[in-house]
Amino acid sequence: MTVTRGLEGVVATTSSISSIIDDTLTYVGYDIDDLAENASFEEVVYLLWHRELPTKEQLEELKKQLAENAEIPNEIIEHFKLYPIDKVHPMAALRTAVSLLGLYDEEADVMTKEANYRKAIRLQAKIPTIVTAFARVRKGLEPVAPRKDLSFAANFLYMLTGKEPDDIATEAFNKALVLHADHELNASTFTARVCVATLSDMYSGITAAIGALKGPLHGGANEAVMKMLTEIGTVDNVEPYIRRKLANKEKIMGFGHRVYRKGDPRAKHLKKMSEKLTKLVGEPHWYEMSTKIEEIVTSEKALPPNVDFYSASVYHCLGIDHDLFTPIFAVSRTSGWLAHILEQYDNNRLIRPRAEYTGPGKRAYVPIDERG
Ligand SMILES: CC(=O)SCCNC(=O)CCNC(=O)[C@H](O)C(C)(C)COP(=O)(O)OP(=O)(O)OC[C@H]1O[C@@H](n2cnc3c(N)ncnc32)[C@H](O)[C@@H]1OP(=O)(O)O
Ligand SMILES: O=C([O-])CC(=O)C(=O)O
Repeated sequence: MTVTRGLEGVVATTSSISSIIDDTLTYVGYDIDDLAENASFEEVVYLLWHRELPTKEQLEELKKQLAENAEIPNEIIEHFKLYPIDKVHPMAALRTAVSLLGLYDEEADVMTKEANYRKAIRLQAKIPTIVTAFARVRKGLEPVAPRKDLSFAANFLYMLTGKEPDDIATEAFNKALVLHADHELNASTFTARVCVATLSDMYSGITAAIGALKGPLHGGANEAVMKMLTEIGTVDNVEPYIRRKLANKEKIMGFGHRVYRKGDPRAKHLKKMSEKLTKLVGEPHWYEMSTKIEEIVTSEKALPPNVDFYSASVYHCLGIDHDLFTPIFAVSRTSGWLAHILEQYDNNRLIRPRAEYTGPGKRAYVPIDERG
């Protein structure tokens, strides 16, 4: 048996959804740079689920379906009110709420292609409502009902704040959603596929994926980046802070990647947005600190920033609470998880690798009274 730690380089499935080849990311053949500059998140959802960009009619139909399914059962909001609210991380609340949502879907265990597509729509539509409702309930505010006339990006910001966002905020948020939508066989997507490959249901797959995304080595890194920037506080503090961390062999959040070696192609878009938004809100130090960190980490460790690094200051400038950064990642990545779940169901085989055993050799059972 050959053990590949962390499954590095192991090709575990075929997929026609997204690819990373020579540090270039494409969704169904479209370069991420093109999509980031031009596409709406709804177009990307359609692309990931149908492997083609939508016509105007197809896009309108998807938007209509998402808008019509955005409301969540009141039981979920009542459930939030039972939590020790100031101690619950929004990713834990989201994980629980998606599992709970499955209890209210009569088709949860109906496994036809049509039923699975309807559930995909419902999950994509309701997850933003769950995230924003929790964000408000924990502050003692009423949830804001979704609006049918707003884009997916604008509606999220509207449900979060109760105010219609301006074009700059909507455009930035839409771009962030596009950039986070899918990423080949990352840890949370793999988790979703492993889960549904047992022929478990879609709610279980998405709940499992949320659990995997939550960790700071994966989606949780964006919140950790903001924590680091806040701790550093000033541009002058960057150098001693980062050098100390590197000397102690601590990881710098938002840097490094399992697949990209030369750099994450998504990072430059977020960097540009971070520069623009930090200036616009009068807090340029977040961008200045970030570029200084990048300078040191890339020269000392040759580790380029990943998607999580500049997204932190972008979301901060949009006025979003720091512990909502990873749930926002989940809002977007749900589209990719669902595409992969549907693809897994279409050509399923149980995913079950082996482990090389390293424990003790064969031995006889010792009755409890005879154990020393
Ligand atoms: C959306 C996403 O999930 S993007 C990734 C988000 N995660 C982060 O930003 C957390 C910080 N980064 C990391 O922990 C890693 O780079 C990962 C988890 C992303 C990739 O991990 P792996 O491919 O397993 O690399 P691994 O952790 O083995 O690191 C290899 C070497 O680079 C170092 N290294 C990797 N990332 C970092 C980092 N961010 N800061 C400092 N050193 C690092 C490791 O310490 C290790 O050094 P060593 O060989 O001297 O022991
Ligand atoms: O692909 C990965 O390992 C992590 C990542 O960048 C993502 O999920 O977007």
